[in-house]
Amino acid sequence: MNSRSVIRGVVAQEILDSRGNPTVAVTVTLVNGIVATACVPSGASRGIREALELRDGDAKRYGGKGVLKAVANVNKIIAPKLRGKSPAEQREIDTLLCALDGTETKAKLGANAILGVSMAVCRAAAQASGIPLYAHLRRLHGAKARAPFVLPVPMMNVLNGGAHSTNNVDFQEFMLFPIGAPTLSEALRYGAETFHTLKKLLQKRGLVTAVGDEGGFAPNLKSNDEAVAIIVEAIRGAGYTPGKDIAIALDPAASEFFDEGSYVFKKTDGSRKTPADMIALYRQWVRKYPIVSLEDGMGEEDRDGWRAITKALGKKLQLVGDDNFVTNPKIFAEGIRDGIANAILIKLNQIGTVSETLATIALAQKNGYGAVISHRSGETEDTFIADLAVGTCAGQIKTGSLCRSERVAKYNRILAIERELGTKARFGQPAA
Ligand SMILES: O=C(O)[C@@H](CO)OP(=O)(O)O
Ligand SMILES: [Mg+2]
Repeated sequence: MNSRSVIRGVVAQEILDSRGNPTVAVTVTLVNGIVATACVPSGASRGIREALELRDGDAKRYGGKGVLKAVANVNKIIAPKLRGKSPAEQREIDTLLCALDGTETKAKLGANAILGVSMAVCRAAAQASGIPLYAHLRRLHGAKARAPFVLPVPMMNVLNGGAHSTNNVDFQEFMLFPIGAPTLSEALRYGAETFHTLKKLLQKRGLVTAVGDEGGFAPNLKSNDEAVAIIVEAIRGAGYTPGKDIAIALDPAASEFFDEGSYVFKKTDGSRKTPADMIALYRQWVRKYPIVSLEDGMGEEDRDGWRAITKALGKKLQLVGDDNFVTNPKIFAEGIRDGIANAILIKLNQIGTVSETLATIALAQKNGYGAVISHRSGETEDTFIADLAVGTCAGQIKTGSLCRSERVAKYNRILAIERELGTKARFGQPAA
């Protein structure tokens, strides 16, 4: 990279996310004319220890204009400090961003301000090097240049509940996980066909086929159990074998219904369950249904519950920690020491920089934990996570359903990478 590849300008602006809420987009311009933009997503079922984004709900602090504050922080505080720096120095830039903020949680400048800059810098560096973003991310991740890239197995969220919809289902995400598909494009075809079959099944039963935040159907059902049963039926109806071609991955997002030591099914029947009841329920479901991956089966504050579920089901199931690990290398390291879960969900905006995200993925890979690269429920057209999944060889990605463009954009990006890499990539398989 030469001196003409240094940063000339950094500009943020407010844009809309897929829920129609304001969010941050950042554009980095290099002296050589390269322009790179990144958009920041936002979650609804957030972990309490996530890095703090400045949102418009922060009425007290910013008169309800948190995103504009984040935008101003980029334009006035961050931009002058980055001028003249090489975007290739991702770690140095991310360290500077954290230092400029100065808080543990990125609360001062806002994790959304910082992440937008970090991602746009990364994209500009890839362009300046003349290589695809996934290849640049692989370099940053320190992976061997000659090892094949891994295209991730998609987790496709076809039925939404919890905080992502107004239906009566407590569990947040019911996902198709096509573990038997031979290629990425076939995996997406398996998912799309099952998604359409599911729609017909719901219609036949007189159930609503409107969708939730991540594009999965959001019907009112009799129980959480019924959601899994109908998906299994759809898999069969589409001509696939449940468990062999397509398995099921769940994200109950249990922190959302954890209340003073119990799990309360507020949306279905109001019943209260102890942590032991929850584990018994999952055990029963695993016997009955082809479930192979369970994310946030226990609440983030239920440390004992997490220990117990890992002991009870950790050998049979991929247990993914999301709210409890919040993509934070320090917090995750404690979890590893504690023997909690066997996989981690990776969300860039939970931690707020590309470098820290890569460090967390490296930690997972070093310790034999699975890593699932993930979208947020409030998304944009940005496809950074597709390249992140391929560049780090994470092997798994969850990015919603198949009928909302902000989700499909990520799948389409991986399809483009699949075509581009040909035999230089293999199709991943989950660790569990
Ligand atoms: O819980 C999750 O895993 C995510 C993404 O599916 O939801 P949110 O972005 O609302 O936290
Ligand atoms: Mg989750």
